[in-house]
Amino acid sequence: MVKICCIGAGYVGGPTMAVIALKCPEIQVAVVDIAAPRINAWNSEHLPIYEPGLDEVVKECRGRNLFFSTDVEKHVAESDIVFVSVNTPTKTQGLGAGKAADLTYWESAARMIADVSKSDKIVVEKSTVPVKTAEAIERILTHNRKGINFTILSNPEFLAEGTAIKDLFNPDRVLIGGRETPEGQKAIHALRDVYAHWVPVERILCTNLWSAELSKLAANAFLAQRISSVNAISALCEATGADVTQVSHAIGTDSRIGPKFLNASVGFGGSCFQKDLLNLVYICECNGLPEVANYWKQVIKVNDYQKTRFVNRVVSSMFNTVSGKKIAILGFAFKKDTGDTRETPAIDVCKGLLGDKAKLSVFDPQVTEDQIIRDLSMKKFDWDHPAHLQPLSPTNNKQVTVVWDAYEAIKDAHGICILTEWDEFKKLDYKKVCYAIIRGA
Ligand SMILES: NC(=O)C1=CN([C@@H]2O[C@H](COP(=O)(O)OP(=O)(O)OC[C@H]3O[C@@H](n4cnc5c(N)ncnc54)[C@H](O)[C@@H]3O)[C@@H](O)[C@H]2O)C=CC1
Ligand SMILES: O=C(O)[C@H]1O[C@H](OP(=O)(O)OP(=O)(O)OC[C@H]2O[C@@H](n3ccc(=O)[nH]c3=O)[C@H](O)[C@@H]2O)[C@H](O)[C@@H](O)[C@@H]1O
Repeated sequence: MVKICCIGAGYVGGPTMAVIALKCPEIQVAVVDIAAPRINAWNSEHLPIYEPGLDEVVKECRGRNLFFSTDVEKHVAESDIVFVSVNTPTKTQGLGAGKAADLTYWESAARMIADVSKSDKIVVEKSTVPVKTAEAIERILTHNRKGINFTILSNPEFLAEGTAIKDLFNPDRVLIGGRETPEGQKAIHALRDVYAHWVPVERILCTNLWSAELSKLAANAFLAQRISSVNAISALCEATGADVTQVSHAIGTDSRIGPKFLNASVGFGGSCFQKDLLNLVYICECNGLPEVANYWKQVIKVNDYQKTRFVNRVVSSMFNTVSGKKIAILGFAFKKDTGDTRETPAIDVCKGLLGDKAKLSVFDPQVTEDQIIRDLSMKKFDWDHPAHLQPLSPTNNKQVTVVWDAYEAIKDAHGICILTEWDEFKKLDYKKVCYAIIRGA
């Protein structure tokens, strides 16, 4: 029986391995993590992440051929294929701070694999990493080897949160990069055989290691660039009387442009777009390509501009001050159908309004009060580390109340900001709400 182990039981490791276990009943899959509360949650009725369809998949396989454990070393030692899906946050200190990827967690995972292994292994980069990371990882693995062969593959993940299970069941493509050597090709085939249980072979793309690593950063950069492009156009629409929804529909019907990812927004959020763009910028700079770096940097600048512009519009439309005014914040997650708040634009918008002394009443159907308060007090990039390394005891903010109902948030508010496109916000009785606001004003 083939044994797979995945280091990192997060948003990627958990759902990805659950789907592999579901589709490959003859493979044993262990998902391991240093964070005991996270593993306990994976083994409980309340999974640590909210993702439509995930509960059903986990319930079907858990205890059969899917296991969640903190016994990292045991499962790594026993496995044939080791996926590494740990955090790769933006560095906050030292060389490349604020841009480069911090590979501390990846490096410690690689050293541990080298230490505990007693048999040959395929080591798979699942985390998003800078191009050429495999070279460094190979050096760590082979330096420690005791006659053991490690073959490294890059298999970046393209799922989006909120649709993770759908994306994993029916991916546009699976990308596998490996060395162009007989061992590299053999490892590619072994991993391709796993995905071929449910993914048509023509959708499994095989490349060299560096192409696979770079394709992941490039794909996220292209997606983020589309959002910044439409958001830049939204500013021009507001200045001219054009309607950005009509403009994006009109341009999206051109089959060369396509309709997806053209929704104007408060800005993109989520754990990866900004991090991966910064990483790409840094790699360009390190390779002596400042013009290319500046091009991609602009995508982040427009995103920051959009968030600031949103706050400024709210404040200027309320007689240039929101001091002491109650603003309802509907939605805090970075997108609908997830409880994830990493780099959510809601944090910047709330901080901007709080800076102008607004009183905020926040409601999100999937985000807890504790998470919202933590997010509003956390420093940039602190969130992207294992839970036990994040700052504790957030200071409570008297200007912020978190409520469990949209109407409660809106009650007596001077204004409403819808920051996440949850379907339930479309069904609110806005006539009733606006009437109450006008009467209260
Ligand atoms: N969140 C997403 O939608 C996507 C994320 N990615 C990439 O996948 C990687 C993981 O992302 P997420 O799953 O969102 O992160 P996450 O923070 O949800 O999960 C990472 C897990 O790794 C664990 N961990 C860290 N170091 C460890 C070690 N040495 N041994 C055992 N466990 C360790 C942490 O405790 C944490 O539970 C990142 O590189 C990210 O860029 C790629 C595609 C999609
Ligand atoms: O590497 C990653 O982490 C993942 O990043 C994104 O997935 P995700 O961040 O989960 O969600 P998206 O649907 O891409 O949305 C990202 C942000 O862009 C915003 N967005 C998206 C689409 C759009 O038209 N407009 C827009 O503002 C969303 O509201 C959200 O804040 C990519 O879509 C995935 O392919 C990738 O695997």
